[in-house]
Amino acid sequence: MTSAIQLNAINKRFGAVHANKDVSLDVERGTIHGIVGENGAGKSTLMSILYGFYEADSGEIRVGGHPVSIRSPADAIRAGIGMVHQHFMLVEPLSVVENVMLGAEGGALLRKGEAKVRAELARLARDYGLQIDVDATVGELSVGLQQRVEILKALYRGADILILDEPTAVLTPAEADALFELLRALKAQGKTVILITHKLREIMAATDRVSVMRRGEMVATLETATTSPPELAELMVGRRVLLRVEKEERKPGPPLLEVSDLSVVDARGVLRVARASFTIHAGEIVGIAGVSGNGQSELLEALAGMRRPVLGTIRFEGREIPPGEHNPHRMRQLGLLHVPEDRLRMGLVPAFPAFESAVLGFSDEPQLGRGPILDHGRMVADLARKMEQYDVRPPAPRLKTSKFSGGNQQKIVLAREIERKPKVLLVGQPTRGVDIGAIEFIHRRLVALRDAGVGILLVSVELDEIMNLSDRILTMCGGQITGERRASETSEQDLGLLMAGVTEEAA
Ligand SMILES: Nc1ncnc2c1ncn2[C@@H]1O[C@H](COP(=O)(O)OP(=O)(O)OP(=O)(O)O)[C@@H](O)[C@H]1O
Repeated sequence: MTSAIQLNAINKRFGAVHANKDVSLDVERGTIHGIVGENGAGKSTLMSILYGFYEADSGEIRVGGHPVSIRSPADAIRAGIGMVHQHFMLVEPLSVVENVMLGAEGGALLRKGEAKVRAELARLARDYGLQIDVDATVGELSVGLQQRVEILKALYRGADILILDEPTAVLTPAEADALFELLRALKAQGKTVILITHKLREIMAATDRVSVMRRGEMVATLETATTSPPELAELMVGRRVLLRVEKEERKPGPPLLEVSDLSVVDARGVLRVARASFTIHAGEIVGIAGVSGNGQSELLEALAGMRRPVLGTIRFEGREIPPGEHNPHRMRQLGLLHVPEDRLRMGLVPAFPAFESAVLGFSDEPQLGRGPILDHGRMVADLARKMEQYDVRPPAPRLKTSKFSGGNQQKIVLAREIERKPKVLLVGQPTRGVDIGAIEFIHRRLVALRDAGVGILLVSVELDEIMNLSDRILTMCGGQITGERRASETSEQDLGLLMAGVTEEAA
């Protein structure tokens, strides 16, 4: 086999954390190579070393068989390595062609090469079947197309090896399908792709080989065709993992949250939720299935008191919430807690130490100290307990929030909301970016809350998750609730039709 990339005995430490321990990896040219591992296993660190964001403490990188020194992304690009980031590095007001040129040519030469750049982009777009308007303004493109621009940018700079770190976390299922089609086209042209993902079905569907990391070490590299999701899960976590949630049928209790005719508009005045009516009872999980962007986020935010509805009523434990009480603080006091979908924008403050992020919204609670002075010792001890329970790594309450890996940040937000003993819990995308062992834990925790009588509203773009966890499922399309099903009596196809807006009458 011809190697595109060889990493030999890479080591990297961050203080006490040994993020990469003697890691070796061999990626064959012209293949799609998956990397999986628990949150904090060291995947992003390894890729950051390969792309020159971090320098390894020791170890060797070979590209095409030759040792190279990669000290910056510029070195990586020169060596033919491109990276597609989870948070895109594009300049939104500029066009596609301007974004591609930016940084690729010297400032003053920017205009000079435009015709050449256009011709080259047209060729790349043709070769890989990339349909993209090079004059479009990047900020106006969908997330899926912006990701395409990132890929185009890397190819334009001569990338033979593309690194994608959780590329589908931000995509709709249709956009994800289109991405995998593109990756296959790249492979057919001899490009090499390194794909980090937590979704084992993507590994099974798209990769040739898969490497597993656990606690900073590389524990296995397997041919995808000869492995299976349970085997990968066990290698990642070091024990068997239940890929399905076990839960018993339960009879729901009295209604807790009754929503009628709720309509919500966004900041631009566009109607995002149109006359939604439903009830959540004690001891049941109600899932909302829908392609993202169909009003689910706005619905959650309105119920959490973060958006004022323009129409409709919300009753909590039989009492109508008057407009004056419709705010996040009051809703939390009543026992309605919320795990927001976008943890970095709404759930945490990256620059705060974790123990401060872990009390956001609850800092007036008496156990955290008296009066305006918060008791740091108690906050730290409280978070240390939760970190142990939720297996947050590293279990360091004083570490800055931004220094935790994505999945571990998610666990901190979940622990904060779930452990406050809610009556009703609103959860958006609870397992986005979270590894398989943590998904099992979070699902069990949600089912345990249900069994203890909590009413749960679950919004997720993962249909498996909705079908696995929910007792009842509502579908949303274009801001409307288009159907309701018992989870035991529906299928993906059935839900797919309702999610696409095919209503009962039409079906
Ligand atoms: N800049 C940093 N400073 C301190 N610690 C860091 C830094 N970057 C990463 N770490 C630590 O290194 C370890 C590996 O993190 P890394 O982001 O590589 O994990 P990952 O496998 O990509 O996880 P996830 O799947 O959650 O994204 C973690 O314990 C993390 O907290």
